[in-house]
Amino acid sequence: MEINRRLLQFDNNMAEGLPVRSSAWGRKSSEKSEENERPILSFAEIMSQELANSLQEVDLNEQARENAEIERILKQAGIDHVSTSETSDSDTSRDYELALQLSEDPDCSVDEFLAKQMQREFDRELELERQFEKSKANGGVAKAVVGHDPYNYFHEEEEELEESSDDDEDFREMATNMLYDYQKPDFPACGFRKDISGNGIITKHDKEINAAKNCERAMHFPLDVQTGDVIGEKLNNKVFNHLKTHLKLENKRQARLKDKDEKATSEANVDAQTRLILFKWINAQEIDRIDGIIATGKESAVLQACKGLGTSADDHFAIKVYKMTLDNFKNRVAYVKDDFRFKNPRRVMKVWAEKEFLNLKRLHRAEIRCPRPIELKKHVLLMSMIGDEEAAPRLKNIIWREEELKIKAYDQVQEIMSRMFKECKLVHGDLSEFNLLYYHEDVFVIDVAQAVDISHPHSLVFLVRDIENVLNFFHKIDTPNLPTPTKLFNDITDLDMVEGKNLLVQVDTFEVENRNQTHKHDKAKPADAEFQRYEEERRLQNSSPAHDYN
Ligand SMILES: Nc1ncnc2c1ncn2[C@@H]1O[C@H](COP(=O)(O)OP(=O)(O)OP(=O)(O)O)[C@@H](O)[C@H]1O
Repeated sequence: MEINRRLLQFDNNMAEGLPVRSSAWGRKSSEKSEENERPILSFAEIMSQELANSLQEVDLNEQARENAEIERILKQAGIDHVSTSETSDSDTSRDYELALQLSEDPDCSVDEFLAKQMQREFDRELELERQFEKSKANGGVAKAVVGHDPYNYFHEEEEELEESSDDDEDFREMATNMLYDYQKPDFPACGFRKDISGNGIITKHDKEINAAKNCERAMHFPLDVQTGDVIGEKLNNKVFNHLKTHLKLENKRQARLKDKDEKATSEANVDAQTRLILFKWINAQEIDRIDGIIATGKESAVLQACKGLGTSADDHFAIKVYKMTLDNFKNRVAYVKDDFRFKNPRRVMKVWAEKEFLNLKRLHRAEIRCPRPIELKKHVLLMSMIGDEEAAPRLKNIIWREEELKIKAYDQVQEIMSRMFKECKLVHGDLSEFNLLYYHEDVFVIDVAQAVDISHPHSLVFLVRDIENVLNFFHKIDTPNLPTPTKLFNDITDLDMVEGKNLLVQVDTFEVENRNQTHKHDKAKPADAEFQRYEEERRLQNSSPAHDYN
C-alpha cells in the first residue's frame, strides 16, 4: 500500500513538472544532505530495495523463531541459556542440533553439549574473577572485555603477571614512596612558622619536627633495610645517624662480597677475570681453543690449550691459572716473608705468577729443559706444554723398566739442579718427582714460582731439601750409583761440606757464619736485595715499570 501511494505521488509530481522529492521514503526536503538531494532514478531500483528489505525481515523472523525454540527446549531440559554472542554461526547450529537431541534424550546423555555448557560457565566465571582482580590492581578501574576471546585474555594476563613479578621490587618501592610522600609534615620552606599555641615561632631545627622527619627519611631507606613501619613515630638524630652509618657500612660490605665472588676462583679456576684474559689471547691468536684441564694443584689449575690443528708439539700450550685466595700460601711463608713483594697480600697472586714467569725465562735462556714462557697477564701464565696430545707424566708416575733410563733421568735431574744454581743463580725450593716431567726420555723441570735467588738467606737450606727429595726418589726406584747428599751438594755449590756429618746442620751454620761476603749485605736486608734483583730482572726483560698499571 505504502509503495503504491508513494509511486502515485512520484508520477503526479513528474506530470505537474514539480521537483521530484529527494527521497522516495518520504523524508523531509528540508534535510539538505547530499544523499537526500540525490533523486531515485528508477522504479526497478525501488522495487529491488523493497524486496531486499522484505527478505531480510523474513530471515530475522526465522532466526527469532529458532532462538525461541532453543530457549524453550533448554528450559524444558532445565538449562539456562548462556548468551551466544561470542559463538560463531556453526557453533549455534551445532548447539541447536545438540539441544534437539537433548530434548529427545531426557537422561541428559548428550555429553558434548553439557561439557560445552559447563566449560562456558567456567570460562565466564574465571574471566569475571580476573577482571575483578585486575580492576583492583588498576585502582578500581575495570576494563571491559566484551567480545574478547577469553583464551587471548588469559594469555595476556599471564604475560603481564610475569613482567610485573620482574618489576615487583621497583613497584613496591614506588608505592612505599608514594605513601610516605603523602605523609610529609607540612613545614614551610622559609624554615620557621608560628607556634599554634601562639608562643613565638618554631624553626626547622625543632627537636620534635626533626624526630618526625627522621622517621620519614628512615622510611625512604632501601627496602632491604628492615626499619619496620615507623610512620608517626619519632627518631632522634643520634639513632637516625647510627642507622645511616650502618646502612653505608652494609652497602660497602655487600660491594666487597660481590667483588670477592667475582674474583673467587672456582674449582676449575676460570672466574670472570680469567675468562676475559683467555678470550683476549684467543682474539690475539696466541691460542685457538682451550682443550681442558691438565691438573689442579694446591695453588693453581693448569689448562691445556691448542693452536691450529695441534699436529705438532709446538701447537700445544699449558695455561697456569693461579688461585685467587691466599689460604694455600700459608705453607709458603719461608719463601715470601722476606720478600718485599709480599708485603701487599693483594698482589701476592700476581707477583707469584710473575715470579714463575721470570724464573722460567732465566731457565729458558740457559737452555735448561723447562716449559717455554710465552705470556703473562695478571695471575694467568701461558707457556709451552711438555707433551703433545697429552701432557707429559710426572717422574712419580713413570714405570721404570730399564736401569739405563733411570740413570739417565737421574743425571738429567742433577744437571738441572747444578745449572740452575750455577748459571741461573736459582734454587728450585720444591724440587721432587712431582715437579719433574718425563717426555721422550728427557726430564723437564716445572713449577718454579717458589724458586729463590741464591742471595736468599735460606737458599742453601732449600737446596739441601731439594737434594734429599731427589735422592730419596731415585733410591726408591733402585737407581744404581747415586751420590751421597753431601757429595751432590758440594758438586752443585762448589762448597766443601764434610761427609759423615749432618749436612743440614753444616749448611745452617755456614749460612750464619761463613756465607759469601758479597751476600752479607743481602742477608742483613733481604727485602732490599730481592727488590734490587727483581728490578734487574725486569730491566733485562725490557719491561716497562708502567706495565703493572696497564
Ligand atoms: N708446561 C706444562 N706442560 C705439561 N704439564 C704441565 C705443565 N705445567 C704444569 N703441568 C701439569 O700440571 C700439574 C700442576 O702444575 P704445577 O705443579 O705447576 O701446579 P701447582 O699448583 O704448583 O701444583 P702443586 O700442587 O704440585 O704445587 C703438574 O703436575 C703437571 O702435571
